[in-house]
Amino acid sequence: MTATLINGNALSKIIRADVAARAAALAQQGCRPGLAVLLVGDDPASAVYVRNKIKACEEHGLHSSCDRYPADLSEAELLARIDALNRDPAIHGILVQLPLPAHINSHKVIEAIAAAKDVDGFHIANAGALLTGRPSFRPCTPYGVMMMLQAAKIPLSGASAVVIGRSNIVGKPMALLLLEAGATVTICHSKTRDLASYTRAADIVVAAAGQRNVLRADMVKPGATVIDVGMNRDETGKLCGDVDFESVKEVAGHITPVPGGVGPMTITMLLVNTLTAAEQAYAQRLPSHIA
Ligand SMILES: Nc1nc2c(c(=O)[nH]1)N[C@@H](CN(C=O)c1ccc(C(=O)N[C@@H](CCC(=O)O)C(=O)O)cc1)CN2
Ligand SMILES: [Mg+2]
Repeated sequence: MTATLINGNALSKIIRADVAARAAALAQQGCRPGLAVLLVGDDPASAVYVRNKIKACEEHGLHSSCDRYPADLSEAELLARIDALNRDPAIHGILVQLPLPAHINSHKVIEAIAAAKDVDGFHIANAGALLTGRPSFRPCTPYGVMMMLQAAKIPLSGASAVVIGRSNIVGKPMALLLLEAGATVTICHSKTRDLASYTRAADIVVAAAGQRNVLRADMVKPGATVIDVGMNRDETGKLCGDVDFESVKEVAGHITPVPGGVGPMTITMLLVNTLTAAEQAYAQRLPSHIA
């Protein structure tokens, strides 16, 4: 292996220690940060992620609540619950686990969350703030990737970056964050012709396509930084990313593993966003500062 591993578990530990200290300081002033998580349906992977989010809150001094609903919950019932949480002073962050069942309009649900409590950073107000370079809650996965690049001291200003994937929760915000940091950014996706011609020229490749082996060794510039956001299963059921790790690690300069790379950072940045929401509410003495 020639590439240096960027370890999301190790970096998470450092950031989470800071979260715990900030949460304790805020709690001492009478404001315990609170996160509400809403899970609809019985997708096993979503259940694991939600459980890990609640556990992370418990371990770092954040209050949390979790509502689990059957897959046939109506959109109106979900919206009513969000409305109640928007007005709940003990709750600073609200998160609806995605994906939602097909009969629920996820855009409508996300827009129903108060932007000040949208710790996923998916609300159109937060997405628009990111687009226009104003402070906002940054979506947790791309925010986590930025922290990993910073921790590994990867130069971003003037770098050529390729993001593979154009989803609202990873690809698009990832591209905007890299652009904000001064990179020259190309977004590639399932309709891109000759993907390798883009990735071979890139200093940084972020793979978020949801497809195994989308990036192979012959598609990577020697020494490039490769970030794997993918979460797939191989033919034996083992968790793997979008990157052919075994071959790419021999060419790249830095690489993230799956598991133990970007995944844990997603939950870490959720804690950071929730704490920030609580600190902002407390600073503005909104009714929601009362724990
Ligand atoms: N409301 C949201 N829904 C979804 C988000 C999100 O940020 N907000 N992101 C993904 C899923 N996700 C968090 O919700 C998530 C995915 C993966 C991990 C993680 O820690 N992965 C581990 C492996 C876990 C395993 O063994 O299965 C790793 O990579 O090491 C955390 C969070 C979609 N939905
Ligand atoms: Mg895509």
